Amino acid sequence: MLRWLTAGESHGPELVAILEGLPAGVEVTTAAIDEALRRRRLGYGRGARMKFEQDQVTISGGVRHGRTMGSPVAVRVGNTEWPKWEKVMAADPVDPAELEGLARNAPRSRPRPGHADLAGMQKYGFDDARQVLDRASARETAARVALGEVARRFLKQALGVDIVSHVTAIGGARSPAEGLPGPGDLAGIDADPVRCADPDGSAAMVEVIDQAHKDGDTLGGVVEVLAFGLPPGLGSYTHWDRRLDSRLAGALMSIQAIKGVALGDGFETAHRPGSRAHDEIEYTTEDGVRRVTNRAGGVEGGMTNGEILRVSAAMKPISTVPRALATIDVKTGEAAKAHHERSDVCAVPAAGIVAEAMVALVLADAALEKFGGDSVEEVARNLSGYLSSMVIK
Ligand SMILES: Cc1cc2nc3c(=O)[nH]c(=O)nc-3n(C[C@H](O)[C@H](O)[C@H](O)COP(=O)(O)O)c2cc1C
Ligand SMILES: C=C(O[C@@H]1CC(C(=O)O)=C[C@@H](OP(=O)(O)O)[C@H]1O)C(=O)O
Repeated sequence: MLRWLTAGESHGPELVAILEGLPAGVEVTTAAIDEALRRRRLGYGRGARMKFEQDQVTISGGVRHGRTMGSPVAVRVGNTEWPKWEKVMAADPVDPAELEGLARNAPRSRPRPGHADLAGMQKYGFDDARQVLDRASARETAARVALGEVARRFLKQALGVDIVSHVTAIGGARSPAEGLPGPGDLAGIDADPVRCADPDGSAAMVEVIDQAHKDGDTLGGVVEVLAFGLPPGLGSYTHWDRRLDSRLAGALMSIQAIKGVALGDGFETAHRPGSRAHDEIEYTTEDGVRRVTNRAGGVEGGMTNGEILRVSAAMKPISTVPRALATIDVKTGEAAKAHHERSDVCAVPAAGIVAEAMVALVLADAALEKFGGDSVEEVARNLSGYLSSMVIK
């Protein structure tokens, strides 16, 4: 079983992440995690914070000379903006005189609709939304991406699996759906400003982001994650919490602002007759048993079926809307405009990178469940034994 945990606040000194249960021998370096975090900071429509804030990665456990040792992998992602927040977010008590007049420390009493502010204040009994938003913030996804990179490397080394993502919609702009992209089609995707595989779709997305920016508005959208090279049989139909589709959906839904998850054609399938909803089975001497289409997105009965895994996630628009939404001031109960300082107009491209990380963690867990092993070599050997002994293939 693979376990992962993160801790830390958006404006705290660092995020801390632990991944436990990974075999020995996974090749991972600080530079590799840096690169994964760089990809998460990209994307047209993100706010100023992404430009000036740097992630400072330290691998502080579980890795020696570039390889995991089987012990828990610990990663710290330091925040270069910490000196500006040191007093506001200090763990130890601060002399009130030092906080006097500090704008950053002003209590946030006008909760933003769509963010965790109000429900969090009600739940934990806070009168300052800072206590809520600093952990609810998607800054935390940097820690997930750091661990996701380790999981991705394990999957590549032990199983030969590749994970990619692309943006299929931002606001009303959509990428025309023309067949399933292969790994090669998405090779240069990070060079596109919105990580869209189609140039016309990308131009339309950039346009709607510019328009939203001008209008003082924000946008959401849809990302699709694909995993290539998965064997059949990860996950199981035997119990609800073993189903791979439910595990993927839970992991993706846990990303801040994700409101919908679909496997394959997802909701579209509900509107089709059975004759056009499923994937017929055929046999070819070249590929063996395979599906003629991949509407299911590579999962049937809660298990991978050997086709490309295809899962998408829908993100709601950023809730810190510049043309601020109506709320109340919790100090007085009177009508007010929600807090707004700075924020992203759209973070869908970044959400794609986070979604890749969550898919990598779920697949690594499912792969270890199926193939076990304390070293990468042992997992690869178990996979190869399974593949060669399969009766139907
Ligand atoms: C990568 C990423 C960046 C985000 N940036 C912002 C932002 O700048 N401002 C904001 O209000 N919300 C932002 N969000 C969304 C909030 O984190 C999210 O709306 C909030 O946590 C509540 O979401 P929930 O209802 O799904 O829990 C971002 C989300 C992600 C995934
Ligand atoms: C810092 C990150 O994202 C942040 C996520 C976020 C939110 O409310 O989720 C709000 C913004 O931060 P702030 O309110 O300080 O401007 C984003 O910049 C990050 O992704 O590294």
